[in-house]
Amino acid sequence: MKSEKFDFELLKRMLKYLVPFKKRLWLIIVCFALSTVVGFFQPLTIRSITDDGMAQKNLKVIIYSVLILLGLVLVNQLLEVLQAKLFIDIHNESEFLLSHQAFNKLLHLKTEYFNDKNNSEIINSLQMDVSNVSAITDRFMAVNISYIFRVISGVAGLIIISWKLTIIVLAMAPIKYFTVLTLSKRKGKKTEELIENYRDFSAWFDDNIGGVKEIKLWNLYNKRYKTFEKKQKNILKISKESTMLDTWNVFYEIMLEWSVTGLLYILGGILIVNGSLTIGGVFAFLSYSSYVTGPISSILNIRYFFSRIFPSAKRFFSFLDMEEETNFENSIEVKNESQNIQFKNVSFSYEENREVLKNINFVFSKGEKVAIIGANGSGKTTILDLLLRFIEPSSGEICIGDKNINQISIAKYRSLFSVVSQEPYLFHDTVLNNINLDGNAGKEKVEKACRQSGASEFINKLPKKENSKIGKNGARLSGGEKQKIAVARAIVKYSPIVILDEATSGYDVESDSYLHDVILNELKNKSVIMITHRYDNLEGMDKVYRLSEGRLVEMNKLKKSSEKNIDYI
Ligand SMILES: Nc1ncnc2c1ncn2[C@@H]1O[C@H](COP(=O)(O)OP(=O)(O)OP(=O)(O)O)[C@@H](O)[C@H]1O
Repeated sequence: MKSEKFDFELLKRMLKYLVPFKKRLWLIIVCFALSTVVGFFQPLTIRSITDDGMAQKNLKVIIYSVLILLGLVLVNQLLEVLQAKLFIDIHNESEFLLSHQAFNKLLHLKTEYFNDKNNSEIINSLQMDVSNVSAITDRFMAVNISYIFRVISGVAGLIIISWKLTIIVLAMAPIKYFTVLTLSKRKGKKTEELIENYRDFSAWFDDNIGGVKEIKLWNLYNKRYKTFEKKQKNILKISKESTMLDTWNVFYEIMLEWSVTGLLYILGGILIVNGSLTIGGVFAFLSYSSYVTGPISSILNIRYFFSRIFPSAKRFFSFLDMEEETNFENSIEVKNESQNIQFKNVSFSYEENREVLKNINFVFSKGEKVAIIGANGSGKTTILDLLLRFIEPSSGEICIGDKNINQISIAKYRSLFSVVSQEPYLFHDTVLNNINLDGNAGKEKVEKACRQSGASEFINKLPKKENSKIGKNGARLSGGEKQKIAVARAIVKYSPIVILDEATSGYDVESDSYLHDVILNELKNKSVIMITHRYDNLEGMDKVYRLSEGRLVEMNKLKKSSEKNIDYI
């Protein structure tokens, strides 16, 4: 948001969220209009009680007018209840709509979005933004809509009684406008600072939870506490400054309203003295003026209100505008028979001037078992991420059959792969639900996958067997056990292409060799790409590629060209 200018584009985009609630909003507006009409008669009834009842000592008029007044108040309050109910529903539904949109977006974003953000940072930012953007449908906005009607009826009432006094009441508007303008600019800046500091704090806090073992082992308590203190104090300082702006806004508002009221008393007194107005007239005027002064302040405060929510709205909408993984429309389905995958002159860099992969050419034929080896950081996982469409080549293309993989529906394309990544994620759920992720596999299939992955042995020793909860990301399991669950999960999916990215690095020697036999014999119809640092795992592979200096070279060819004693891994 440009702090100097009111961002109408942003406002327009926020207002679009009101479209689904059009009918109910009209109903609310009708309620406001009705309650304004009802409210219009209240001061006149009070005038009648004072001038025709009390001044004339006419009890009948007093009782009659009081009953009318109570009737008016009752109708007004019932209208209020109806409006409140409608507004609560609209507010809740719009908040749900925004959260749903945010969650859906999050799942479809490119994976690079998650590279430099941690979970708390994302959750806190989205929660804050959704709550701020949905404030457009909260009561403050409702009340302000009603105030527009009030001001109109109030000004009408004022003019009927005294147009001279009306000018004084209306003169407050420009003064209020300038104070709101000044304070809104400052509020906008403070809010931007605050949400940035909250984001930073959440990210830092999450990092501490993730690294709690390191903090204990390195005795980092004091160091971390000092940073905590610094960050928290900064947030509290900005928060205080921001709240103080609210307080000053109210201060100026009240001072202005009372100055106008004071002036009205003096001028009203003068008008009574020279006989131009009755006492009842002055009180009715004061009632009408409260219909005008307060609401004018509130309407002008809308600008202040938006300065608080615009920074969040801006962040939220730029999140919604982020590029998603793929366009699901106009996608071609992949044919089962054409599963030869070809890398054609594929290069890739994460950062400018640092090419990780250079002009990679390779064909991965259906049913082949291929191993990719190479030093740490040589780009093996990057090749798999390209293959799985988590990232896209900087140049060149990857084809399946004769189609560029980007042309194919991403869901259909990914259904071709069973993947065990280097660091598989396990959900905070039971063993069974982690293996049978989509719940589609039968009991027998799951049991077989557990046997093949080598997971059955430890699962049978768990207190509730496959129904045991495994903790956050499998915290209650050993590294090797986690990997066995991930391998079982991949086998259950039973896709035509199996990808194993250092899938067995935590396996003991016996389990590893058992799984290797399963891969070669039981998965013999499947295509397998294996990334490994273990020499033994290369046995039985149809091809072995080595990745070095960003280039992929087939090892068999190297051997043929009489390069002996190659240090494979
Ligand atoms: N998101 C990223 N942003 C920037 N650089 C990255 C990113 N991910 C990986 N890299 C860099 O790209 C290079 C290749 O990483 P990659 O994970 O593909 O290597 P690898 O061969 O799988 O390594 P390892 O054997 O250690 O698993 C490394 O130098 C790494 O630092």
